[in-house]
Amino acid sequence: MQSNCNVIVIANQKGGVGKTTTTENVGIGLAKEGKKVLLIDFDPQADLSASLGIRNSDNMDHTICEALNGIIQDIPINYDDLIIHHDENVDIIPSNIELADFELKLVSVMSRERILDMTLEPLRKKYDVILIDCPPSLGMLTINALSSADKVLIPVQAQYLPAKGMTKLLGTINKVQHQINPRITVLGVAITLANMQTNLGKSTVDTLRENFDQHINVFDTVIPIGVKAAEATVVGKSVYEHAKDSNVAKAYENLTKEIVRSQKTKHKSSHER
Ligand SMILES: Nc1ncnc2c1ncn2[C@@H]1O[C@H](COP(=O)(O)OP(=O)(O)OP(=O)(O)O)[C@@H](O)[C@H]1O
Repeated sequence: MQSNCNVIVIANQKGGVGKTTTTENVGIGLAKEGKKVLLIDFDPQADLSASLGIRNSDNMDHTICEALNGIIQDIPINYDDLIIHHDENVDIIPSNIELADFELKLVSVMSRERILDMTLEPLRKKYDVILIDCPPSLGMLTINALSSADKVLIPVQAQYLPAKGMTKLLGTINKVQHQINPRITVLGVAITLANMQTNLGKSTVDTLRENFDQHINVFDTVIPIGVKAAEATVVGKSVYEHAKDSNVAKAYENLTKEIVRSQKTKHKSSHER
């Protein structure tokens, strides 16, 4: 049976561009919009888990690794053990450092690109949206995430010269689409960590937009650089809970609304066809 769940993967092989912050705040933003949301930490650094207050994940047995192992060894998975409910109305499956070994292990596994997709199958029926935070690489973990995705959200830091990295990422997404997962499409680029107080910051955002716009959707909302975003990570809360009147909180709220609108428009136009 076809589910209505949207699996959105947050990917960019460049480090520190706001993937985790975007996963958390768009995820909690979507929950505020009434969606049932599951967040998956798919990075061995486990920053998403820590950002949501789960600091001890390296000592935890029930992480995404347990589920992946279940698929590989063909043993039943108890999803209730894995899912942790966060106060801000989202569920999360944490990760830990074991996931790094897992990437090596996958090399010799049957259907190795589709292990995460198979893991998510029963969860698609339970959630409206599943957001997956990827590691900063285009290795087997990111390929697994892309193979399970309906959409890819690409955070790009407001800096000159991200073009080379983007070409490689878009090339990988194309390959995954042709060879493994025909469903996948790019939801859009979210410009992050922008310094809109300076002329240089503003012109960088304009240049990025001009460079991307012909090929790819770039969201109107720009996520500004702001200390409240970094502080929220430290206290294990979203920016909405930590500093609801901050520019970063308003920007993530707007980005979430844009994402919801773009989904509604797509849905409508596919019904009108
Ligand atoms: N808008 C923002 N303003 C200020 N700091 C931010 C903002 N967004 C993220 N940060 C901080 O920048 C750092 C990197 O952000 P984040 O972890 O979200 O990036 P990432 O792309 O997931 O990193 P990695 O590639 O290492 O997984 C973190 O310390 C985070 O708190």
